[in-house]
Amino acid sequence: MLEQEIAAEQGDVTAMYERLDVLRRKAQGELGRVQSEETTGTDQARTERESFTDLYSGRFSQLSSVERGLCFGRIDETGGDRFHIGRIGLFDDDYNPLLIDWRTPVAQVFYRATAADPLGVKRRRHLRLKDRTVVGIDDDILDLDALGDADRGTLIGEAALLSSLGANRTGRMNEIVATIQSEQDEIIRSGLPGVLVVQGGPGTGKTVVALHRAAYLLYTYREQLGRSGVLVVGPNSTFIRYIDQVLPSLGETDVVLATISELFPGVVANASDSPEAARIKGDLAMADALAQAISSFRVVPAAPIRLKVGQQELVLRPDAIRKAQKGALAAQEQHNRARPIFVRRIIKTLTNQVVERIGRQYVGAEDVEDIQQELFDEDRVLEVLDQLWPELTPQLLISVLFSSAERLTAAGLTSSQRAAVLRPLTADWTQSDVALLDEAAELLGDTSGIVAGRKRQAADEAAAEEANREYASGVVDIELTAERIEIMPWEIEQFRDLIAQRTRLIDNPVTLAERAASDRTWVFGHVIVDEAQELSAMDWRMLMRRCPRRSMTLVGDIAQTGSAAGVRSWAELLDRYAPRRWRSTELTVNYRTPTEIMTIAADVLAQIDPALSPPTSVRETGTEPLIQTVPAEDLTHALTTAIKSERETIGDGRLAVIVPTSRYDDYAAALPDVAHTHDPSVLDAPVGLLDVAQSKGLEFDAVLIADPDTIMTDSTQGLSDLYVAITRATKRLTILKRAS
Ligand SMILES: Nc1ncnc2c1ncn2[C@@H]1O[C@H](COP(=O)(O)OP(=O)(O)OP(=O)(O)O)[C@@H](O)[C@H]1O
Repeated sequence: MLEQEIAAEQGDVTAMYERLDVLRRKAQGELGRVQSEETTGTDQARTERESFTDLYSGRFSQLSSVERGLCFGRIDETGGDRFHIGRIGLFDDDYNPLLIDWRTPVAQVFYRATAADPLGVKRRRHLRLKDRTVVGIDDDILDLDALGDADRGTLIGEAALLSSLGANRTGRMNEIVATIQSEQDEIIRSGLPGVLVVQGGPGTGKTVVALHRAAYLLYTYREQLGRSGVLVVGPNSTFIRYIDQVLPSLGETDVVLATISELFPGVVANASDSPEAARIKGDLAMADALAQAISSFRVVPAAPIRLKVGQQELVLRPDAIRKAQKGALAAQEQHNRARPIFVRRIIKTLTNQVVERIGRQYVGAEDVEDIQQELFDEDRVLEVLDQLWPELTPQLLISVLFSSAERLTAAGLTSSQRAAVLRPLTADWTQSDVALLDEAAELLGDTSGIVAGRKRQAADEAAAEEANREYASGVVDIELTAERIEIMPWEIEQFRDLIAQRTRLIDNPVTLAERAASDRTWVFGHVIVDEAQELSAMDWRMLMRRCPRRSMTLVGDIAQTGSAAGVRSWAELLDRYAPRRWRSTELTVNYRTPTEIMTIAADVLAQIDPALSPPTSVRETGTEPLIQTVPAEDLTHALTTAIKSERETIGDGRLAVIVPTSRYDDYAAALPDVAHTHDPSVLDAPVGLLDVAQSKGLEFDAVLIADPDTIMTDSTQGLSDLYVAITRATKRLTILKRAS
C-alpha cells in the first residue's frame, strides 16, 4: 500500500521536476541568447542587454534555489480536490497547477488545518524527498473521530517536524517551509498593517517565523514592499550571518539585514559601553538632553563682540545677537536649517552699521547688497558666526558632548551620569551612540552643503527618471511586439522598472537594499526586529522613524532581556508609538531545547519571575545535563577535557562554549584552538567560544557553560543571561561551576 502511494507520488513529483527543468532551460537559453547577441555598442543597447540578463538570470537563480525539497506536501480536500504544496508555483502548458506556492492563500490550510478544525481538509500529506526521489510519506488524517485526541490538534506532521529538529546543526539557520506549525503560520500570514508583537520563550521559532513572515509579506504585498523594502534588525553581526541565508533560500533579496549598530550610514559602531553608560544613553531623557546640548552651542556673549572688517570696527551687542537668535528660533526649524536666518539677521545688523557710517543717503539698494556680500565673504565675520551659531554634524555634536563635562552639564546630566558617559573626543562609536546620532541628525537638520548637494541631485534624478521611464516603455513595447522576449504578464511592470533602473544604474550602481541601507531617511515598508527586548527607548525612537506607517513585526522574550536599557513591557513601549495599532501573540512550544535541559532552564526562569512559565519542549533526548563543580584553578583544564569529550560525542555537530563576558579574554587565551567571536568562521567551526550577548539567537548541538556564577554577577540581568545560555542547546548541556 505504502509503496503504491509512494510510486504515485513519485509520478507527480517527477512531472514537477520535469517542468522545472523546462523552465530552467528556457531561462538559461534566453540568458545565453541575450548574452551572445551583438549589440550596437551604444549605452542604450548595453542597458537593454543588461536588463534582459538580469531578468533571465534572476528567474534562473530563483528556479535553481528551489531544487531541494521542491514539493513537500499535499492537501486532499473533503470535496475531492487535491493539490501539492511546494516552494514555488508551477503550471503545465495548459496553465493547470502542478504545484502551489506555500505563500499563496490556498496553501494556508496545509499549515492551519488541525484535527479540531480541519478547514475542509480530509488528509494532509508530508512528502520527504531525497534529491528528486520520494523516500517517505507521512499522513495526518484530519478526522476528529478517527484521531480521537484533541490534544494533538496543534502539532502537525510530527514525524517530519521531529526528524528536522533532531538533525545536527550546520551553523546556519535553515528555512522550515515544510514543517511550519499552525500557531506559527498564523503569525506568518498575519496582515501587513500595524505592529505585531510575538512574545515567546527560547526556541519557539520566533526568528524563523519572523523571516518566513518577511518572505510571505514580500510575496503577498510585492507591489507595496517591492519599492520600499523590508528591514530586519538582529542583535549582533554573528546572528546576522547566522540568518542571512534564510531569505535568499526563500527567493527574497529586497531585504536589508542589519544590527542597530549599522543603522547610521557612515558610522561603524564597534566599541561597547558599560551597562550603566548604555542605560543612560538609551533612556528617552537623552532626547531632551540632546536638544539642550544643541541649544548650548547657540551662544549670546556677555560682552559686545568687536570685529575689524577692512578699516572699520563693527560691534555686535549681546541684545542684537539675542534678538537675531530669537527671530531664527521662531521659525521652528532644526538647528542647521535655522542658522541661515540667524546669519541673515546678524549680517543685516552689521550692514546697517556700515551704511550708517557711510551715511544712509549715499547708499543705494545695490550698494547694500554689495556690502552684505562683502560681509558674508569676510573670514572674521564667518568665524564669529560660527562661534555664535555653529553648523553642526551629528558626529561632531555627539563626540564633543561626551568629551566635555561642561557640555554634559548644560545638557542636564547629573554628576554620576556624567562620570559614567564621559570619554575622550576621539573615542570609537558604541552601539548606544547610533540612536543618539540619529536623534541628533533629526534635531540638527542637514548642513548647508548637504542641502545644496541634495537639491542638485534631486533635479538631476527627476530629469533622468522621466527619460528612463519613456525609454523603458519603448524597449518593452518593441521587444514584445517583435516577440523577441518571452515575458509573463505579471513580469511586464517589473521588467519596465528593471530597464528604467538599469539605465540609472549606469551612473549609480546600487540595488534597492543598498540604497535603503545607505540612506538614513529611508522609509521601509515593513520592519522586523528580532530579540526586540534588547533595544533601548532611544533605539525604538530611531526605528520608528524608519517606519512611520508602523507596519512592524517585533519578536522577543522579555525574560531573556540582557540589556539594562532593554524593554520591560511591550504595552508600555507600543502604547507610546502605535496606540491602538498593535496586537500581540505568543508562541508556546519550544522546538529547540529538549525537556531535560528545559527543566534546568525552568528553575532559572522561576528565579527571574515566579509568574513566568517556560515553553513546552516537543522533544526528549533521554540525556540529562551534566553539572560539575571544580576548583577554580582547575576550571580551564576541566573545560579543555569537557570540550574534547563533547566533540567526540557530537561528531560533526556544533559545540558552543559560553563564558562570562568579564572573563572572555582569559578563556580566549587559554583556548587558542577554538574559534573566537570575532573570527568570521565562528559559526562554521566545530567549537566556538562566545559570551552570552554573542550567543543570543543562536543554537548549537551541545553547549558547555563555564562559571555560571560569574555570568550571573557580571550584569544586573545575570539570571536572564544564564537562562539564554542554557537554552542554546539542541541536544546536550554541560555546566562547569567554580567551587567557592
Ligand atoms: N516549524 C518548525 N519546523 C522545523 N524547525 C523549527 C520549526 N519552528 C522552529 N524550528 C527550529 O527551532 C529552532 C529555534 O527556532 P528560533 O531560533 O527561531 O527560536 P527563537 O524563538 O528565535 O529562539 P530564541 O529566542 O531562543 O533565540 C530553530 O532551529 C528552528 O529552525
